[in-house]
Amino acid sequence: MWRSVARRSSQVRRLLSTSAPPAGPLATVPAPCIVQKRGNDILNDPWYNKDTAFPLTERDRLGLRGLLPPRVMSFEQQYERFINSYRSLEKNTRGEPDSIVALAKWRILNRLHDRNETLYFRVLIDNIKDLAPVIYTPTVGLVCENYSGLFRRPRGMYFTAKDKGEMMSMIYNWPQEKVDMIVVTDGSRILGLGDLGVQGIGIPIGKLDLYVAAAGINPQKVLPVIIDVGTNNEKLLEDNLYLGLRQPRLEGEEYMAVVDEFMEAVHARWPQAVVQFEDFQMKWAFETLERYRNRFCMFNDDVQGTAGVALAGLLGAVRAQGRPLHDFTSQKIVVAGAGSAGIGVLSMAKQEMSRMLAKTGEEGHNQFWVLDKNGLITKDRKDLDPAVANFARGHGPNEIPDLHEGAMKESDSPRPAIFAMSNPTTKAECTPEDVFKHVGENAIFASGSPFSNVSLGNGKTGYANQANNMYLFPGIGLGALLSGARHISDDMLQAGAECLASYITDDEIQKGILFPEVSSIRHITARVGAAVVRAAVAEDLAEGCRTVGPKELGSMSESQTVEYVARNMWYPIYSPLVNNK
Ligand SMILES: NC(=O)C1=CN([C@@H]2O[C@H](COP(=O)(O)OP(=O)(O)OC[C@H]3O[C@@H](n4cnc5c(N)ncnc54)[C@H](O)[C@@H]3O)[C@@H](O)[C@H]2O)C=CC1
Ligand SMILES: CC(=O)C(=O)O
Ligand SMILES: [Mg+2]
Repeated sequence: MWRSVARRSSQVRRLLSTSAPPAGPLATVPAPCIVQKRGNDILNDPWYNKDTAFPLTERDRLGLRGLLPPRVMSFEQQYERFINSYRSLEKNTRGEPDSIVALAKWRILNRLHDRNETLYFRVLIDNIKDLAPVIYTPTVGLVCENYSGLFRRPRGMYFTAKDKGEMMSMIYNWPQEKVDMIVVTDGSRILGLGDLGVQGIGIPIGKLDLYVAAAGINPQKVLPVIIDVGTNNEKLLEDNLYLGLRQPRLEGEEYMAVVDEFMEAVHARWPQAVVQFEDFQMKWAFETLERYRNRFCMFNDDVQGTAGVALAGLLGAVRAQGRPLHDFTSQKIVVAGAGSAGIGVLSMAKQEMSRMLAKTGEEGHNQFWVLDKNGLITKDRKDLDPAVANFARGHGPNEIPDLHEGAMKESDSPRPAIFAMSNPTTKAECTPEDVFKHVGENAIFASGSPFSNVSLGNGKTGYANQANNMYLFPGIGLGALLSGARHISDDMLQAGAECLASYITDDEIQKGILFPEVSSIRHITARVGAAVVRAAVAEDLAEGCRTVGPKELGSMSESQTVEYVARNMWYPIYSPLVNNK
């Protein structure tokens, strides 16, 4: 591909860098790109457009002469110009309500995304810590809530209940020949905001922006998808501006038939693509995962990505307590929320405990208490979802069906960990201030959306970690893609989570830091991706990717696998355009 980066190990470090200026011969002399378009068609294509940075020779070659102002700017000048306008916007909106500021920032970024993808993704990669909250949680929640009003131009694909029987041909309407990564939602549980119908497409768009920024997936090869089967959100159904199907959600077999058809259409056109299910309400999250996970290369981010991040955080909390990792098997875990995320976390924690206990031959106890909106889940409850029933408390030995007597009484944890993982910020269970005040300075805190650290006085800091599946899903998807895995196994997910857990040093852990800085997300993703590739190879699931076969993958050392993953990450640079029309 024209902007793909060549295979030189000296480049790898730079490719993972989030802030270094362009360097090295391959960055300055990129391979030319053959373009089938001319003139305005090029300026209107965000993939090829360089705005004022088209050199004069290219303007001649591509029929652009006279279509742009005469001054030729460098990429660096364009970059600086954009950053300056972004900073001015921040200055000019100071004091305005948070939602106004957040949407203004999202708009300016979205306009750049629509116009010039190279500049957009470079800005995003270099400033990921500042900009992730704008393109992802919390602002993406606000964008989804207001999507119909904010809509200016489509992005991604919209499959609906009315498209039954048509999807196999519709899929060919997507203009790109190759798609590597698809994020799909049915809009039924968008963050903690509930059913937002078609407006949920903002989530796949935000997740795929992170795939490009963190995993270096080529933006031409990503596809955000909404499957619109209606909505049960009365407010949206009554809203004249609402852009989705104005009908109640399909249920049962009718629903499943639509999703089946979509999956088959995707598989027919792009059999190697990885499909990430995102923000499906719980019943469909689990059902689709079970239905598709051995047939397609897919995973559910809310169930599996979230679980891996939470597990990495929980293992970090054990280290912070100064205990050996094996002590995880005796930790008590209380989960508030018996949904796809909460049950996903518990399932993975249980699996990890079983692995640890199997090594020593010890017997495990039920260490889990789970609550939903009606209180503690016990075996006395009627109509429990089977996934939840696995964690219901009974009356047998070690089964204390009481939260305070069982989980909380005489807790002697030197460092209790509180993870307020709900999104967006407005839905967080508590703030870091609450935790350090009420639980104590030794508490360990993590949240789904970003919070600022808390000053505890005496120069001490209470760390507000971000426990978000963004630390894992890009590496899971990238690792699955580059291994050519037939499907995504528990071992591949486990490997990704363990890799994330091992990223933090003992010094950081002691301070209460559980996750690396968001600014190092490309580094993290390369390593997580490599761990996932190696796990796929170990399980004999890897069929190889492009010219790299399973044998070659199997012969790579750990560091060679990281290098392999890193050099396959796309990095935004302008390439010379050569016309072929
Ligand atoms: N930090 C992260 O990476 C992730 C965060 N999340 C967030 O987690 C939250 C839950 O997601 P899902 O489990 O997929 O949702 P879900 O809709 O499947 O489940 C929500 C659960 O919370 C329970 N609940 C509601 N109010 C409650 C209350 N006051 N006390 C106790 N339980 C209560 C409900 O009964 C239900 O069991 C959402 O806000 C979502 O944005 C989800 C995935 C990843
Ligand atoms: C982070 C995420 O996936 C969620 O809140 O649903
Ligand atoms: Mg989600």
